Amino acid sequence: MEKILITGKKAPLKGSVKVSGAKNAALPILAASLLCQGVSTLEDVPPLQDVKVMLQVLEQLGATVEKGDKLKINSTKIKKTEAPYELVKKMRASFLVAGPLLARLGQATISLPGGCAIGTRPIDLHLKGFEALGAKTECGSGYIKVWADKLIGTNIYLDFPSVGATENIMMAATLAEGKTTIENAAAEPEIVDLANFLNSMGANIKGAGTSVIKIKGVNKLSDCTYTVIPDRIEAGTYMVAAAITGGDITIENVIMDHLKPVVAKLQEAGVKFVEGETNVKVMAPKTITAVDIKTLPYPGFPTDMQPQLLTLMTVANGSSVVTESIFENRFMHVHELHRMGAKIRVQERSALITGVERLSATEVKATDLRAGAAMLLAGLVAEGTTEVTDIYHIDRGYVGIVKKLANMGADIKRSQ
Ligand SMILES: CC(=O)N[C@H]1[C@@H](OP(=O)(O)OP(=O)(O)OC[C@H]2O[C@@H](n3ccc(=O)[nH]c3=O)[C@H](O)[C@@H]2O)O[C@H](CO)[C@@H](O)[C@@H]1O
Ligand SMILES: C=C(OP(=O)(O)O)C(=O)O
Repeated sequence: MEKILITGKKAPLKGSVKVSGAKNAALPILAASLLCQGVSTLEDVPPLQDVKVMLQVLEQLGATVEKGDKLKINSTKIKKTEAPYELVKKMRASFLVAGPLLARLGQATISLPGGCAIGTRPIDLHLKGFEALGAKTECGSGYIKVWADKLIGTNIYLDFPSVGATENIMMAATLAEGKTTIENAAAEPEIVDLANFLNSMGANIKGAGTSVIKIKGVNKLSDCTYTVIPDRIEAGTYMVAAAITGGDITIENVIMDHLKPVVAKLQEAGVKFVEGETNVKVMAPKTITAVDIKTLPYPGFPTDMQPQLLTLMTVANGSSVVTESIFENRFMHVHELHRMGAKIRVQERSALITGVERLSATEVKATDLRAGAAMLLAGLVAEGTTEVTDIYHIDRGYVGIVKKLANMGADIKRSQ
């Protein structure tokens, strides 16, 4: 099994790194391309394992995919409505094809995604939304079936601003009859990117990025060209890499507006930023100051940056409390960090961290995607060589992370 080896404490990171297109924007956009009676031409789709799986799902449903500098997806002739377990189990985001299939073909049969390391992650809010639009739903033998003769616009209030439910309902409503309003909608930048993509195909969506999204149904969506936004979580991860190594780096291809909660916390910890138009210079202080963090829906602090910031706090000056309020089990990285000498106590949804002077290298596991990124960050400052296993999790979400860190001076490599 492939692993990543990092020898820490070598030198502060220097130089620059370019952020790729956002995984969490690209995946719903790829699912939404099923709504297009024509060709969706996409730029900056990151070449990630998750994207590969989503493209397999689209092809399995009858879309044709042309890879190249730009990705072209032709969904004109899609006919199949079933997404099987072999693909859905590899990536929960494949459930996002449910809304587009329901709108386009009147039904979808999708394998239940199942739980994952960070939590049970139910899909009840997606289904409630489909039902409010007039669909019927049925669950059995590990599959969810949704179907409707016709979708009719309505008001939907989400009990929680779920990113996936907002996306699935928004996509289904684009072709519904009349007007749909989603209240308490998620406001993440990836929701805005999806709405912009849908509008570029001819949809009529207003309010994305706020808690109230209004969608006027249209008859048909057709050809478009669209560029995916840069990955804010990838950018945030490199900010922490600079901070934890005492580095000074420039991050290219960032939208700083999307990173406000992350930048605010890093500034509180002593990190300095100089913003350019599409880049940012990140300068670490001599000592990181401990700060408290609580994850929340956007514009709150993103849960996908929690493992990375928590890792930074393990070597900060002082004590901090990191509270995870989005996922019930997103502290798997804590067990691995313990093995590297971090002082962390988990109490229910909070981790109480006492900063230590040094971490020590050992073999650790990437228990999920961001936990894997956290292991690389810890490895950058641990004494000795850290071996990170189960790195397929990291490959789900970071394009060329080993090469990108090595280019900035990290002693890091992949090994069999
Ligand atoms: C592919 C993608 O974009 N993934 C992101 C998306 O995941 P995802 O869309 O799965 O996250 P949600 O916002 O839906 O989930 C947030 C919380 O709501 C709960 N919930 C969600 C749906 C539902 O029907 N019922 C329910 O109870 C979940 O269990 C979780 O506790 O947003 C998360 C929160 O920002 C990020 O961590 C993920 O990286
Ligand atoms: C949790 C994440 O992704 P997913 O929803 O695809 O599991 C993530 O990107 O950190």
